[in-house]
This record gives sequence, C-alpha cells and structure tokens, in this order.
Amino acid sequence: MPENRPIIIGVAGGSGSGKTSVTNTIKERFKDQSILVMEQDFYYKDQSTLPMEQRLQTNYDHPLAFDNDLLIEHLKELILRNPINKPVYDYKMHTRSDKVIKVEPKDVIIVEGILIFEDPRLMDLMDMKIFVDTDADIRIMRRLVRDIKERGRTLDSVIDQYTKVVRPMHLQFIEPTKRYADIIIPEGGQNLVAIDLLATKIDTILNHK
Ligand SMILES: Nc1ncnc2c1ncn2[C@@H]1O[C@H](COP(=O)(O)OP(=O)(O)O)[C@@H](O)[C@H]1O
Ligand SMILES: Nc1ccn([C@@H]2O[C@H](COP(=O)(O)O)[C@@H](O)[C@H]2O)c(=O)n1
Repeated sequence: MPENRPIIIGVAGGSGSGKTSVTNTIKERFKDQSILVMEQDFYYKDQSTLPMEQRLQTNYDHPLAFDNDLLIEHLKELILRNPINKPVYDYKMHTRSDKVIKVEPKDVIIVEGILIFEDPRLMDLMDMKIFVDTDADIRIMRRLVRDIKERGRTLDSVIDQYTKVVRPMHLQFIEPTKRYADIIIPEGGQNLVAIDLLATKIDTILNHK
C-alpha cells in the first residue's frame, strides 16, 4: 500500500436513516476538496438488459443486488491514487445509466450504503466504520417523502416495497451489521455533535498526512 494511502470511512445504516445527509454535511464542511463519496447504490448490478417488469421485481435490499466486486476494484484503484470511472445510478429506471463519471482519488473516501458492512472484503478496506441509527418509523416517513419527490415512486409503491422487502431485509441483513461499527450515530443528519466529532477527526487525519 502507498504511504499516502487515502483514509476510507464507511457510513452504513438503514434506508432513510440519514447516511447521505451525514455524508453531505461532512463533505460541505471540507468544501469538497479532500473528500470523495462512493455510494454503494451506484454499484447496484447493471440491469439494462432486463425488461422493466423484471427490474421492478428485483430485491434491492438483498446483498446479491450489489456489484461489490466492481466497488472493491474501484476502491483499490483509488487507494493506489488512480482515477476511476464511477457508474451513475438511475432510481427511476432501476439500473445504471449509460454515463460514468471520471473521479480522481482524494485523501478521504467515504463509502456510503445500506449493506457495506455485510461484505467483509469491503469492511477490510475501511479505517473507520460508522452506523447511522434511526428508528424505523422515522426512516419510513423520510423514505416516503424522498422516494415520491425524488425517485419517481407512488405512496402505494413505497408502502408495498417497505412492507414486503425493505423492512424484512433491514432486520435480516442491515441491523445485524451495527455490531461492526466503531461509532453509532443516532438520528443522522441533525446530530451536529456527532458530525462535529467526525469532522474534527477527519481534519486531524488530513493535517497529519
Ligand atoms: N434529520 C433529518 N430531519 C429531517 N429530514 C431528514 C433528516 N435527515 C435526513 N432527512 C431527509 O430524509 C430523507 C432520507 O435521508 P438520507 O440522508 O437520504 O438517508 P439515507 O441516505 O440513509 O437513505 C432525505 O430526503 C433527507 O433530506
Ligand atoms: N432501483 C432501486 C434501487 C434501490 N432502491 C432502494 O434504495 C434503498 C437504498 O438507498 P438509500 O439511499 O435509501 O439508502 C434500498 O432500501 C432500496 O430498496 C429502490 O427502491 N429501487
């Protein structure tokens, strides 16, 4: 590994827990300069060859929905300070878009996603593991609003998916990974004390490189 290896921070937690909000708040504090965010969602398996009816049947909360091999390959390139072509995910089409974004390595890489602590190969790459822990009632309310506004869903479809898939998969696969976290942040984005502590830690790491 190179001496100036980037620091990798994992931010896990259930859907709607506030992972993206925590990550974005931290990123803004550092004015984007030294932090690169790698969203596990962008590494859902490519489904462009499947018809839409089939894409709608996919279980997006199961570990097998993700192409972690590609995510790991990209993280290893970033660790070597090489640029990567990051996929772009389209939640409305339920697949990767045909675009990729070329991203340059940065000193701090935040890997964010529901199931990043489920794969030991991913965890092995992380220097710090954070779990955003938010009650289920709050998570579903946030997800309802977000999915209808931003992900092209209906009220009925969000409730149906949550009841049949998101909730059982959360209990089976996501909640148990909380035990791997170094830090558990209750309530996510509004927890300014936790965000301040994390930002201070990152600042210390960056200034001692
Ligand atoms: N503390 C909060 N208070 C109110 N809304 C929030 C809070 N944290 C997140 N949200 C909103 O809830 C939704 C889900 O949050 P997000 O950060 O995307 O969660 P995740 O990435 O864990 O799915 C978003 O629309 C976000 O703006
Ligand atoms: N085509 C897709 C892909 C993913 N989802 C849901 O997204 C959730 C993970 O994203 P968060 O930002 O909420 O952490 C996950 O629970 C999937 O159910 C989807 O609905 N459709």
